[in-house]
Amino acid sequence: MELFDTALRIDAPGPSGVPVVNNFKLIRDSARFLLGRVGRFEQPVVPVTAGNGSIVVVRGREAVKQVFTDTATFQRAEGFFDLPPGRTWSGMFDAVITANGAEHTRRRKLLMPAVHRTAMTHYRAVFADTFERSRFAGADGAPFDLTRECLRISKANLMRCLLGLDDADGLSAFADQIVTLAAEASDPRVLLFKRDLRWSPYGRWLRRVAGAYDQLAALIAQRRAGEPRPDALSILCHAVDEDGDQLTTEEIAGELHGFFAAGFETTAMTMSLALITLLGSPDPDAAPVDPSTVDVDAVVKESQRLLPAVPITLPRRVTATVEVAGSPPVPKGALLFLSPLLEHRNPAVYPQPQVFRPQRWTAGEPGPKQYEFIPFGLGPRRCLGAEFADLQVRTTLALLLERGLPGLVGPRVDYGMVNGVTAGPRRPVPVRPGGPKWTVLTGSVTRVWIRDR
Ligand code: HEM
Repeated sequence: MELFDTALRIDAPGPSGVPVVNNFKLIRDSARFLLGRVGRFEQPVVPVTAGNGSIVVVRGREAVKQVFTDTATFQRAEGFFDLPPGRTWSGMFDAVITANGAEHTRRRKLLMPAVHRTAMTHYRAVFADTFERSRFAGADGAPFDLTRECLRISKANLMRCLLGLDDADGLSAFADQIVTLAAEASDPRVLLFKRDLRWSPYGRWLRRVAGAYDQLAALIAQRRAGEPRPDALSILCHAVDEDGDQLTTEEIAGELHGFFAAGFETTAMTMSLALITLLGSPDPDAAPVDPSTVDVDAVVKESQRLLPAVPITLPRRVTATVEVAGSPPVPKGALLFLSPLLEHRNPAVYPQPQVFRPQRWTAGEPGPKQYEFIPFGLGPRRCLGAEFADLQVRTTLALLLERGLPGLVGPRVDYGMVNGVTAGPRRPVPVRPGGPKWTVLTGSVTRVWIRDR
């Protein structure tokens, strides 16, 4: 199945250019393309190239609501990560995140216990302990990269909460292997010559997929044989729904792989961007944040609004020609995206949208309506790890405020895509415990963010 079909038409204005070139620009550098090219068009459906129906971006509350709720017409796009059939590891890319229809509903139901409120008590204790082991808690005074530390924290929390393995066990390489499989799949050397040979990049990638599966399958066997434990893996191994349905070993391995791919960098970047918004501002006249008055929830929401870690959701395939919130017909087969980045900058919902103002989220302000704040998507496909990520970011930030915030050493912050779907700082952001309390930032972040004066 081809990714997009440039023969499709839609009678709607959009950016000028060659469809295939614009499409690749959107996929490779979504944040920049959305803000620079798509953002000026305000109708409900904006083709990525005027008149061309191969890729469209949906805008505005009504359109966003229609797409998020009508999962029959707007389905998760298929065919990105096809593995050869008939192997134990063939389902490593099959998960709730890629499934549609009844299979999607079934998987969500069986996965729910792993992210249920009752599981969060254990996760919260792990998040606090991981913070204690981080460089944010140990004050040796040496500078370190804020984003890299957030990545380490997020990885350790996934290993500990999802797999029940301790980062200190030296299993970090295993986590790296799991999280890089999806990124490697879109490497042109892997994509363009799909022959399973001993020396080919595709063949080598398949062996890494198989190796990761074998390790996960061994862990699953251990958890099935053991007493129930509080980690997500154990919860899934012992979960049975009211009809006696259970996830198989192959399915659990695919889901865990999906959780790592969906939850690792997204959470780390959200944490990192929330911290950066506390520590500095591109606006030299802004007032520094007073740590004693910080409302963690409001700061996290405001940084997710302004600098979302997922600027564009995963693509949907349009399964029948359809009008979206009164748009001209969107052709069957189109690839469709929603954009938290653009929705979060709608001036009718967020006055002065470029201004970082946590007070928007506190009592007395009207705030957004449903479908106007969508960092995790909404509806039947809302992020399954949203509560896990929210709790992790808030626990870590609250502890950091208690201990004392570090200071930014280098002022440059570039917000942009760090992989196919996640945005964050694109270069190291050095910080130091007890460093400067306030920094005026430079870099591309100055184009997307102003602090309230
Ligand atoms: C702050 C961190 C995170 C952000 C910003 C985020 C954002 C998102 C977004 C935008 C979607 C797509 C919604 C759509 O296309 O309709 C999504 C889906 C998903 N996320 Fe997250 N996510 C985060 C963390 C996590 C974590 C920690 C996990 C797992 C432990 C996770 C698991 C998933 C899954 C399984 C889906 C697919 C849900 C479905 O299709 O039914 N995410 N996430």
